[in-house]
Amino acid sequence: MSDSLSAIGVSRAYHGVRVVDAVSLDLKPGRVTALLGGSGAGKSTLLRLFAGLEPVDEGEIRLGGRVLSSTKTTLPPDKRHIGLIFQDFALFPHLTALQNVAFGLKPLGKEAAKAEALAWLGRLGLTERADAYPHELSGGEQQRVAIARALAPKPAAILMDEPFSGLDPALRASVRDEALEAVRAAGIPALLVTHDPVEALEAADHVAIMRGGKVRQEGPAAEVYLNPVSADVAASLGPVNRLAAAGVPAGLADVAPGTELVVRPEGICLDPGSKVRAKVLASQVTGAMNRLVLDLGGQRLVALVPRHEAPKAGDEAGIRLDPALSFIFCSAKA
Ligand SMILES: Nc1ncnc2c1ncn2[C@@H]1O[C@H](COP(=O)(O)OP(=O)(O)OP(=O)(O)O)[C@@H](O)[C@H]1O
Repeated sequence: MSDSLSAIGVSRAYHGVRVVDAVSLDLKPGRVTALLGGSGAGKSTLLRLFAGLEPVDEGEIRLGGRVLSSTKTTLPPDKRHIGLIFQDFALFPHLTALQNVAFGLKPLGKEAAKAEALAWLGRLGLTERADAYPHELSGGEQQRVAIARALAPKPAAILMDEPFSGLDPALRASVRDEALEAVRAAGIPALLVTHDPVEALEAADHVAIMRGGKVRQEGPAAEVYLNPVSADVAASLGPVNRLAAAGVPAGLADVAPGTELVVRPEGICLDPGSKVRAKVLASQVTGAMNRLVLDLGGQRLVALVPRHEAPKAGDEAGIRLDPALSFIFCSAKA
C-alpha cells in the first residue's frame, strides 16, 4: 500500500497575504481528492506546495513518515517522485506518444521502457496512436498521453491542475473517467484541482472545498453535497437559491430571524396541493429536467423539475422544499 501525501498546517503568503492559510489535508492512496473552490481560493498554490514548486512558510508536507517540505527544507520537485499534470498537457512536441511515455522510463533500459510505455498507452486506449506526434493527436488523446506519461514511472502520488478543462465538453467526461480509472488503479494519492463542481461530484471520491486560503469542509463528495457546513460551501458544489428569513413565505420552511435558507434548484419541488404559490417566469428544456425561473413574492428562484411535469411560463405553480436539499444557516456565518 502506498503512503498518504499530507499537508499539515501549511501556509504560504505572497506580499504579506496568506493565500494558503494553515491547511491540513490528507491525500489517501487509491482515492481521488478534488480540491474545489472559486478563483483565487488558493487551490493551485496548495498543489504547488504538495509538488515542492513552492516552499512552505509554515507547516509540513509529508509522504508517509517522510518530510518533503518544512520551513527548514524543500525537497526539489524532481526528487519527490510525484507526477504532475496540467491543463496544457505539456508533451514534448518532437517526440511521439510512445517516446513521450517512455521518456521517464529510461532507467528500465530501451526495450523494457518501450514495452512498459506501450502497456500504458494500451491502458488508456491509445495503442493505435503510439507513433503519432502531439500535433497529430486530439486534445483528449494528448491529455491521455500526458496521464500515461505521468503514471508510467510509478509515482508516489499524482497532482492534477484543471487537467480536463481544456477538453471539448463532449469528450471531457469520457477522457476523465478513463484517466481517473488508471489513477485509482495505480493505488496512489491523487489530487484533482478543479473549479467545476460537476466534475468534482462525478469524478472524485473525496472533496475538499477551499475558500480564502482555508479548507472549509472535506469529506466524501455526496456527504458534503448533502451536508454543507455553510452557504458558501453549498454554493461551491453547485447552484443554490439563497433567501433571507424575512423573504421565506409561511408554509415553505421554518426559519428563524437572522438565518438564511439555502436551497438547491432540484430541492424545489412542484406540489399542486401546496399553499405556497410561485409564478413561472420561464421554463427551459435542459435535457431530462426543465429549469424554471420562479417569482416567489418578488424573489427569484431557480428550480429544476422533471420535464414531463414542468409548467409553462405564465403558469402558477404550488411548490414545496425537499428537506434533504434545503439548508438553514446563520446569516452571519454565510
Ligand atoms: N507567485 C505568486 N505571487 C504573488 N501572488 C500569487 C502568486 N501565485 C498566486 N498568487 C495569488 O494567490 C492567490 C491564490 O492563487 P491560486 O492560483 O492558488 O488560486 P486558485 O484557487 O488556484 O485560483 P484559480 O482557480 O483562478 O486558478 C491569488 O490571489 C493569486 O493572485
